[in-house]
Amino acid sequence: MSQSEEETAPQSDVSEADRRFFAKPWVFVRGVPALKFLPPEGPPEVAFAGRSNVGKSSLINALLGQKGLARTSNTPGRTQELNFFVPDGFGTPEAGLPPIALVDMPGYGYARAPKEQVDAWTALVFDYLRGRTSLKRVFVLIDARHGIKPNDEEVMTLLDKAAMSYQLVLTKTDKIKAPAVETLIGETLQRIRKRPAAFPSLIATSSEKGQGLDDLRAAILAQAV
Ligand SMILES: Nc1nc2c(ncn2[C@@H]2O[C@H](COP(=O)(O)OP(=O)(O)OP(=O)(O)O)[C@@H](O)[C@H]2O)c(=O)[nH]1
Ligand SMILES: [Mg+2]
Repeated sequence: MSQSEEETAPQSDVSEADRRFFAKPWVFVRGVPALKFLPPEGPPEVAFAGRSNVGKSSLINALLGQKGLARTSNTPGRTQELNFFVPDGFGTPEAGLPPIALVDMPGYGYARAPKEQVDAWTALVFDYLRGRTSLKRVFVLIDARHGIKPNDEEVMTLLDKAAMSYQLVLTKTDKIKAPAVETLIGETLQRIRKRPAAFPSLIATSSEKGQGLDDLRAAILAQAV
C-alpha cells in the first residue's frame, strides 16, 4: 500500500488477522434451557442481551458473516435458550478450549409467548447475567428507534449490582436518520453516566448495513484469550 493509500484507508481498531478470526466458520455448540445445563466455567464468554426483537441474533450473524447461524424472526421471542457459538475446530479434546464464546440470549420484555414462558426466559437470562464468572462483557442492545426502556434500566441495575461490565449497543440504526443517531448517542450516554458497570461509550450498529461491526468485533476480541 502506498503512503497516500494508507492515509486515506478507513481507520479501524480491527486488524486483518482479527477480521479473519470472525470470518472463519463459527458453530453452534450448545443451547441452555435452564441454568443447570450451563457448561462448566471456562473460556471467556460475551453475551448479547436486550429486549425481544431488538436484533441480538441478527447482530451475531452479521458479526460472523453467517446468515442463519443464530435463528432470527420478525416475531419477538425467537431465541428461547442461551445459545453458545464458538469458532469451529475446538470439537476434540486435543484442540483445547476456544478463545471465546458468543452467547445469544432470549429477549426480555414483550415476547409473543405465554407469560410463564417469558418469565422463565427472563429468570434464566437474569440468573446467568449476575452469576457467571466466565462472562466477561455483556452487550446490552438498544433499538435505535426506541431508546432505553424501563426493562433495559432493570437489566442495567442488575448488572451494576453484580459489578458485571456491560456496554450499550444501538441496533437498527438504518431505520433512523443519521442526525437522529447522533442525538440518541448523546442522550443515551447521558442516561448511563452514573452507572458504575457501564462502559462509557456505545457502539451504533446496523446488521442490515454492516455499520459499527468492526468496532464491536474489536470490543469482543479484547475479551478473548
Ligand atoms: N432494518 C433492520 N432490521 C433488523 C436489524 N437487525 C435485526 N433486524 C430485524 O429485526 C427482527 C428481529 O431480529 P432478531 O435478530 O431475531 O432479534 P432478537 O433480538 O434476536 O429477537 P428474540 O430472539 O426474539 O429476542 C428481524 O425481523 C430482523 O430482520 C437491522 O440492523 N436493521
Ligand atoms: Mg434472537
